[in-house]
Amino acid sequence: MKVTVFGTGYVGLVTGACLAEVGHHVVCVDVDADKVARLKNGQIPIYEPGLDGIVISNYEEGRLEFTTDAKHAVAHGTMQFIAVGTPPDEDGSADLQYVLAVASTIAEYMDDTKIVVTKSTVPVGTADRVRSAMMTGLKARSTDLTYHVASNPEFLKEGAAVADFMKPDRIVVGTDSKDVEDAMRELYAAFNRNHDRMLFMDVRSAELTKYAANAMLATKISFINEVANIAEYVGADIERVRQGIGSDPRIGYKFIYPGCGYGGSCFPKDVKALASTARQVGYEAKLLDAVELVNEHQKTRLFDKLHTYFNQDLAGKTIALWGLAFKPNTDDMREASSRVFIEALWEAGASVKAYDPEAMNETQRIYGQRPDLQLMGTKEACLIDADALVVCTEWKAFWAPDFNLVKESLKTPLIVDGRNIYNPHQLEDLGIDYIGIGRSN
Ligand SMILES: NC(=O)C1=CN([C@@H]2O[C@H](COP(=O)(O)OP(=O)(O)OC[C@H]3O[C@@H](n4cnc5c(N)ncnc54)[C@H](O)[C@@H]3O)[C@@H](O)[C@H]2O)C=CC1
Ligand SMILES: O=C(O)[C@H]1O[C@H](OP(=O)(O)OP(=O)(O)OC[C@H]2O[C@@H](n3ccc(=O)[nH]c3=O)[C@H](O)[C@@H]2O)[C@H](O)[C@@H](O)[C@@H]1O
Repeated sequence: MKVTVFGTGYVGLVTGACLAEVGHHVVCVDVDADKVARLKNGQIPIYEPGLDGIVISNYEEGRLEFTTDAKHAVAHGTMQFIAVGTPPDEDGSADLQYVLAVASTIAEYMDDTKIVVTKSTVPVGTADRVRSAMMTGLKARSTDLTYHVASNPEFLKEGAAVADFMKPDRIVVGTDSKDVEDAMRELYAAFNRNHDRMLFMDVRSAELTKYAANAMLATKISFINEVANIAEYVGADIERVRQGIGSDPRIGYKFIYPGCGYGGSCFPKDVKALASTARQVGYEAKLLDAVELVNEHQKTRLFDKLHTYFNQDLAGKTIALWGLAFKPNTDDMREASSRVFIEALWEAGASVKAYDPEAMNETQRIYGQRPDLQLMGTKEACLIDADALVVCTEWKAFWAPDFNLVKESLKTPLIVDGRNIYNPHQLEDLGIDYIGIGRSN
């Protein structure tokens, strides 16, 4: 099938490459000329396991094209996917300017029937706004071409985006048109082989499903973080509690890992956007507000623990920091807990020596050159002359360090473990002070 994808970010690029990989002909269009030029040169702007291979091979084989030419892109696809950003507005609601701009562009250039599909995460009612933006555009051209607007939210996770897209748990489609349903079945046939993963519903339910999924996952994380904080007061170990509750299949083990808060471009933004949607219709979403509040607080926990350990005085101290990305296997630093931690350290007069397997360039881009931030080539190099080690992201490379080397290198034998990846008793035996999240030691 002929597909156009607007936006070559995490979602657009993965969608385009995966659809091309199963044989569709995809044109990816972006307003960022630099990004498009890099993609044409085989340079993938984001770190995402497995993505470079399928982008390059499908580009070379002619099934995947990159362009800034919107007219050409609109002419290409029967299906027009919108996968542009929906960042938070000042009041937390989703900013739809990019989505609606794409709708107008499609209306400006289309000259046959189009199926317009929103893949971006958009509030309930957005399909109506896309429809009306297109109607306005077509009216201005005095044409009455037909078009459908459907919703097809994306559930991929960064760091596992290609695998998630290739093997989805479900493919949600919001539409009231049988033609669209048939077209979406054909498009996704290769991803829908073993059992039917396609869930068709009305557009509003599909739009809400996306927010409900992210809000539910964020709620699980804030819940376990809240219990972890209680565990610290009552002398329990959250890791035992986590296993104790996860073993109940009604609860399950997934997404109940305590830590230093959830980050990324989606949970923080989507929880706020859903609460904002609720407010707009006169409903106060108390639980969602609390989920966000607990998370904000959780992001300050690492600093508070370190501050307390050093008797409220971190001025002049140097902290070794392992992990900058908001989670492993990505270079994405959006809303990362590491940023809250680093900025609090600077505020307290401390400096940072940091290492991340993929997010060093992104850190440099965000903070530039400054004397209180040293980006080191290895995790070991961060430890030299540092007062303590803090782990913010649980990259596999951090799980089994040489603890004796850690102890010898640090001025104070202290590890603050923001993801509970170490065994407190092992470290205790080695003479290293250990502070985790919700641990009883
Ligand atoms: N990042 C993720 O893991 C996931 C994101 N989503 C949702 O998907 C949407 C996109 O997110 P990301 O891919 O992370 O965004 P992103 O910020 O990485 O990429 C968006 C791209 O759209 C481009 N763009 C903006 N206006 C455009 C226009 N008029 N025409 C063509 N391109 C245009 C930008 O230049 C940028 O390259 C958001 O709504 C997000 O909530 C959904 C599931 C997962
Ligand atoms: O809408 C989106 O963009 C995506 O948002 C999340 O994906 P993502 O943000 O890429 O990453 P997650 O693996 O969900 O992690 C989000 C944050 O939660 C934290 N987390 C996750 C799980 C857990 O048990 N504990 C925990 O603190 C992670 O460290 C990370 O900071 C969802 O998992 C995807 O299904 C969704 O498509």
